Amino acid sequence: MADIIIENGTVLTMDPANEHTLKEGTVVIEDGLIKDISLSTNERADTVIDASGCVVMPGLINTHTHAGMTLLRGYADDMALNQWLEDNIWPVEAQMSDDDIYAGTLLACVEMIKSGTTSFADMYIHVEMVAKAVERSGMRAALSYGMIDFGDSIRADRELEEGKRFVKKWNGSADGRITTMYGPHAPNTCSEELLIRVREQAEHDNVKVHIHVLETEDELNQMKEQYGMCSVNMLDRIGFLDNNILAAHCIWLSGGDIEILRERKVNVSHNPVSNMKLGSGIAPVKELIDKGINVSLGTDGCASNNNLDMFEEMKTATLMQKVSKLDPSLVPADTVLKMGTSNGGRALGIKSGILKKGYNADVIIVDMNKPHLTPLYDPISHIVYSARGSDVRTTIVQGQILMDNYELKFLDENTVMEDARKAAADLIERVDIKRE
Ligand SMILES: CSC[C@H]1O[C@@H](n2cnc3c(O)ncnc32)[C@H](O)[C@@H]1O
Ligand SMILES: [Zn+2]
Repeated sequence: MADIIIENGTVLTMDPANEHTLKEGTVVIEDGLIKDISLSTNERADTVIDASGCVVMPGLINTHTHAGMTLLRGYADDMALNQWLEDNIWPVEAQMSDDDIYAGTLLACVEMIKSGTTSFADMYIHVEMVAKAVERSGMRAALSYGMIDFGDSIRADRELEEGKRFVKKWNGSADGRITTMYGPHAPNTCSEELLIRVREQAEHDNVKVHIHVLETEDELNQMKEQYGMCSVNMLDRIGFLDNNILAAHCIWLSGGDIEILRERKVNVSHNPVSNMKLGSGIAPVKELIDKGINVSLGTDGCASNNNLDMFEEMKTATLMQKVSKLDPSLVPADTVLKMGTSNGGRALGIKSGILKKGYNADVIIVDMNKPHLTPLYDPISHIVYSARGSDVRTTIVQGQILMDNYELKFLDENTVMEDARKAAADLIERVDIKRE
């Protein structure tokens, strides 16, 4: 007896080895995994979901965010990264408590489950509370403690210790839903020494590394001044780059940098909405993809986006490339859908993002019976260009139904929102008192 059968839906497998689109397909789920994908099944299951008029597809994978930043949604807008971080975000983060991070992360999980994201890669502070919130939510996540030393060796020791402690305690926890990474913030906020130690430690612990790379022209200039070379060259010189690196942003790349990322098989997380909002620039996504580099998608935090809707991210990713080169053929819908699903699974080293036998049962059902999704010629076109997160009807992670017919099963949405509102109000009051 299987656990769940989803039948009568249009199944987008995202499996390169299997047909991408199955009309009226059946997905069989057992023990948290996909047991079978076919046109029909003789199996019986405890739960049978009729997905008529819906698209059944892998859950979306957000490969770069800072979930706890939901508490700072709309707190500081319309400025560039440095001013935004240094004058606004970091002073508030310095006042954040464990409870704030828990409330903010739980709110992020609610938002993600409701908009069809089943896995995310996070880098943040008070990371133990991030893990506790993820554990409770039922989501899958690759979590890292965000380390910054600004060249201070005592701070570097402390940061690395915290990162190590977290990896040791949480890697593989929550029935394998939580994996961990090391999270050195960026090449211009972490010393070369810390980066070298992080790389060694990550290899020792067999975990991946999540880092911001060349997000702004300021970073490029700062690195050239400090090291006489850009971030990618510096990271390559210290032997930092390989297939276990998840590099967020990668906007200010030269042709030579792209070649290095290709050679080292680095994974790039593209964050188009945040990049546009902070006015950081346009990543050379078409060039990266043409070189065969694995490019996935992230929202970044809620203070630079200002939501966690991966449908919006997919649409923006393709539109941004088209307009930047005045070429509507660039990064077509099926490419961007891979970026939001299978490429994300590859970047995080998890068997998610593809509906295939033996893969994690991380599945979403998108309701196509909506005016803005009518008529329906091509489901992939609609998922990328017309659908929104709010069209997701059902979200399943590791074979567990987290949202059924638009209703959350394990979290009370109103309580989570109320707790987040209270936490945000108290936080900003503390920040204001400190500033006076
Ligand atoms: C030390 S934990 C992570 C750290 O990153 C900050 N952050 C959020 N968004 C961005 C971004 O786009 N570029 C660089 N840093 C960012 C976040 O506020 C935390 O302090
Ligand atoms: Zn970020």
